[in-house]
Amino acid sequence: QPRGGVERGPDLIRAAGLLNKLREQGCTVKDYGNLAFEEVVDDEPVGRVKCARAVGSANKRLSDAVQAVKREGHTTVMLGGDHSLAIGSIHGHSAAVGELSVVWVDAHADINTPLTSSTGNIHGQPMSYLLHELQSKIPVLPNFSWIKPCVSAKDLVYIGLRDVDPGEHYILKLLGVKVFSMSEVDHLGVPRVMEETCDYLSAKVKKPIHLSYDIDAIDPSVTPATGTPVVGGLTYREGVYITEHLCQTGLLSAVDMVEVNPLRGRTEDDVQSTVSTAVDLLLGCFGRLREGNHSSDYRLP
Ligand SMILES: N/C(=N\O)NCCC[NH3+]
Ligand SMILES: [Mn+2]
Ligand SMILES: [Mn+2]
Repeated sequence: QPRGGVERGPDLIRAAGLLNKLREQGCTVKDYGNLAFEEVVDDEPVGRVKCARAVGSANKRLSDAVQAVKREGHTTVMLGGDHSLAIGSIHGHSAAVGELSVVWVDAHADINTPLTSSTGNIHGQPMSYLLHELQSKIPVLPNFSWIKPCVSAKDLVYIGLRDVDPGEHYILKLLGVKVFSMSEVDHLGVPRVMEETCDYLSAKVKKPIHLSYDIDAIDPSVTPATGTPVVGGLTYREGVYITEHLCQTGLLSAVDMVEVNPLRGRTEDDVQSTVSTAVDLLLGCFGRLREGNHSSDYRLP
């Protein structure tokens, strides 16, 4: 996406103490470090698609890295960076585990094809490259030939949508993708949304779940430091409830946390609120309970 600053997300989330907080709640944590992406010069738009060569190359490296970490038996956490990185994260996850379910928590659907996108920014398109059902709508792009579609529309659920382009809405209806927009969140409440999400995804075969969390799913009053904020988002509590519910399924196999951008915060408090919320969402994915936690070897003094 075009706004600088999102590349600082991983180090800000680390600096907020993610690793130690995960360890304190009993997780075994290995930090694989930041991926070094190759500089691409003259990355001219291909049609309307911007930065195709850089994004394609970066996601290939990310896909290989996620696949390797999954093969070591971990649940992967990918810190963005913008949501175009879900291409590599989901692709690498699927290369390691085969068929998977995707829970996409976001204000946006990020399912524009290169031909429906009005901006050409790939962070609004990642799902289109991954869905089997859309492959006839994807043109050839430099450094994208390695991508094999790996998600079926029936295995994808959206939560939090409130800013969907016409082309995306057409695709979602055409493919019958399960969507819990903010209207359904308001109508049903998040507990019922999560029950229906999990029942829907495990109706046939229980598959590993890939949670792709765009921080802008949360209301901008809580997480303002992001590139495309949209009013009317999830509360902090709703956002955390989603992660707690997915954690207790035991099926959570990979998590993305993307679009944290410190340069989009007007104040330091804006940035800290955004970053600490991202940390708390991730802690919820890995067993943090608001009732409290204690380690299995805890003994009263
Ligand atoms: N945050 C964004 N996607 O989740 N930005 C791109 C949206 C374009 N419709
Ligand atoms: Mn997104
Ligand atoms: Mn978004």
